[in-house]
Amino acid sequence: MTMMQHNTDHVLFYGDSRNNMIRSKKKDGDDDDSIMLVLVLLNYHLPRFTPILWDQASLHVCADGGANRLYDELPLWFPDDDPADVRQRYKPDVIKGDLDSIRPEVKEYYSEMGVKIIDESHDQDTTDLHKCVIFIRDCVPDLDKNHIKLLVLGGLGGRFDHEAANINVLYTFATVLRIVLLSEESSLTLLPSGYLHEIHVNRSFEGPHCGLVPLGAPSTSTTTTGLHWNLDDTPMAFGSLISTCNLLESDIVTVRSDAYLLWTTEIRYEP
Ligand SMILES: Nc1ncnc2c1ncn2[C@@H]1O[C@H](COP(=O)(O)OP(=O)(O)OP(=O)(O)O)[C@@H](O)[C@H]1O
Ligand SMILES: Cc1ncc(C[n+]2csc(CCO)c2C)c(N)n1
Repeated sequence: MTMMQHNTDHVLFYGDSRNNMIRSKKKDGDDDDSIMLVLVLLNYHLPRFTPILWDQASLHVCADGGANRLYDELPLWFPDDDPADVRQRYKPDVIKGDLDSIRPEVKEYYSEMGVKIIDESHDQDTTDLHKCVIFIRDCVPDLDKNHIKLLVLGGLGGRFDHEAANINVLYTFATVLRIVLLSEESSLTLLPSGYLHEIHVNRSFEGPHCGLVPLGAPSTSTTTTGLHWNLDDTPMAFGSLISTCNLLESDIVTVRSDAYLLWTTEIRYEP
């Protein structure tokens, strides 16, 4: 099997000396500006760092009821500002889904602001997140897809069937788009097999805890560097070993496996 270097440098980091902002980490030699962040907001708790990521993202998409979260929660974080001003500052580009959860007044509000609203109520077989990812995939030229990082806010915690569906989206698009599910406590992404993954972490923001969990099938061989408990051609499977409660020991973690692996890091956000 050919081992390719795959861009999994999706991880957030902050504490950048220039601006102390959460930023997306570039790969050495990459042009930082060439990474385009896309945010998808779900209908679950938005992390407190949402406004920071918002300012760095080029495209902001609400999955159906995610628009209610934006409408309701953002003004609460800026109590000195007029809610209308906050909603103008944090105006989504697109709202997409089956639109059974967005409240009528929220839909009307954003519609009057000129937000594109896409009704896919005819499709009851895919989730609102899936619908949003299809929209993003289809509006980005193939050549640019490697430079996109899709951050899903509110993607972890909450109802387990939603979490499972979100992980299924990671799986479905694993080789097409880099997607990271985020909550205030964790990040989660999927590392497809057949690549040497070089993951840049920022330990001022991520860790110390992290984990690697096979998804879809057991791994007969996984090898890592940069962790406290590294794997060395080690099998992993539910029912025997999976790597949870591991610890980051380096700013760069490498992973090579014959199976798809979920990669998760703890997130520590101190406003
Ligand atoms: N309680 C929850 N916990 C975790 N994620 C959620 C929860 N509710 C919604 N989401 C996420 O936000 C997205 C949009 O939410 P929305 O409420 O519009 O979905 P929905 O399809 O109407 O959900 P439901 O299954 O409740 O009818 C969902 O597709 C899911 O990814
Ligand atoms: C086998 C099967 N299980 C569940 C659903 C229901 N479902 C899955 S995604 C979705 C849309 C949610 O916005 C709904 C209703 C289905 N269609 N097929």
